[in-house]
Amino acid sequence: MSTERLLRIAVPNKGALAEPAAAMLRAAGYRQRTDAKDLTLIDADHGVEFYYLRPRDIAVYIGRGHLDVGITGRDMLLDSGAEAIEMMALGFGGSRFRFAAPGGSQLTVADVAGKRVATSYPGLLEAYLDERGISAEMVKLDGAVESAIRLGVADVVADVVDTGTTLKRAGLELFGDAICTSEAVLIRRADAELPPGVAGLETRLTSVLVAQNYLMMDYNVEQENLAETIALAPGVEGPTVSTLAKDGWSAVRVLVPREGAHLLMDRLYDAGARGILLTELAACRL
Ligand SMILES: Nc1ncnc2c1ncn2[C@@H]1O[C@H](COP(=O)(O)OP(=O)(O)OP(=O)(O)O)[C@@H](O)[C@H]1O
Ligand SMILES: O=P(O)(O)OC[C@H]1O[C@H](OP(=O)(O)OP(=O)(O)O)[C@H](O)[C@@H]1O
Ligand SMILES: [Mg+2]
Repeated sequence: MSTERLLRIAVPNKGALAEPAAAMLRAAGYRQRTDAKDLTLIDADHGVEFYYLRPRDIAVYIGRGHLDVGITGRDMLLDSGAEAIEMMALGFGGSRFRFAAPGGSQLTVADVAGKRVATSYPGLLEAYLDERGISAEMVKLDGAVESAIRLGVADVVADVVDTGTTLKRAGLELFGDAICTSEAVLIRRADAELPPGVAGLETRLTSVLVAQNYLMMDYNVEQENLAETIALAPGVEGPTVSTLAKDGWSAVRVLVPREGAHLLMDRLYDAGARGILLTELAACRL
């Protein structure tokens, strides 16, 4: 390891992002804590130190320059107002931040004016309402916001929605467009100079995303059909074409997007490809 200082990375300690964030870091080759009570963990081989913090607080630590980078939700980053920016989306912890009211209310966003709105994300909500010139009374709650209307503390809520199960259980219905479409993101301080180690982290995380979103495809094809099959599946940098031990045939290896891979197999077969194989990627560095 070099003598450069450790890169300080904030990771959610609890909640919806904690487990998938640790799993993604493990898939990227980093050590992760095995005891959920550990507050920090040093991975000296990779020159990084992990700090396990509440997802809501992570943007604050990053924005104030006490940690280098962190994983949190886009909605929490925007809500915090911290001087931190998104570096990359991480493909998990997807949710939408939405308005909801009792079933049958049929409200529009304009109807929120003058009402009591319960939320755990006052910064995000205020910015949205201000932009539209809507004035409402904010009722700030810590969680379980869906119960606020039944208990009489609010008229509408603005909250995180994933499957919609919690809203449905509370007898609420969505209205208006999504205030924010969120997922887990890697963030950094807006104007800070980051240690060189951060480039390695970005490369490793990108590689995990590629390994999740791409498959390796192998097929054999006769020379006269090669150009057509390559056009159908051009790969990232271009396919590897090798000679097959069969006269006039080539073996092709190419990365293909996971989405639509089976449809692509059908098209390649129609174009003359044979022995088409799809293989999961365990890891990669592009
Ligand atoms: N059910 C869910 N599915 C997907 N993402 C979610 C879900 N609930 C929350 N999130 C997202 O995860 C991030 C962190 O939310 P989380 O609920 O874990 O934090 P919290 O509300 O502060 O903590 P807790 O709920 O443990 O008190 C947010 O970006 C949020 O949008
Ligand atoms: O649409 P769903 O799939 O039902 O998920 C959305 C719910 O999940 C989160 O709750 P969480 O468990 O984090 O509790 P909290 O409200 O106390 O934060 C969020 O605040 C919603 O209540
Ligand atoms: Mg929550």
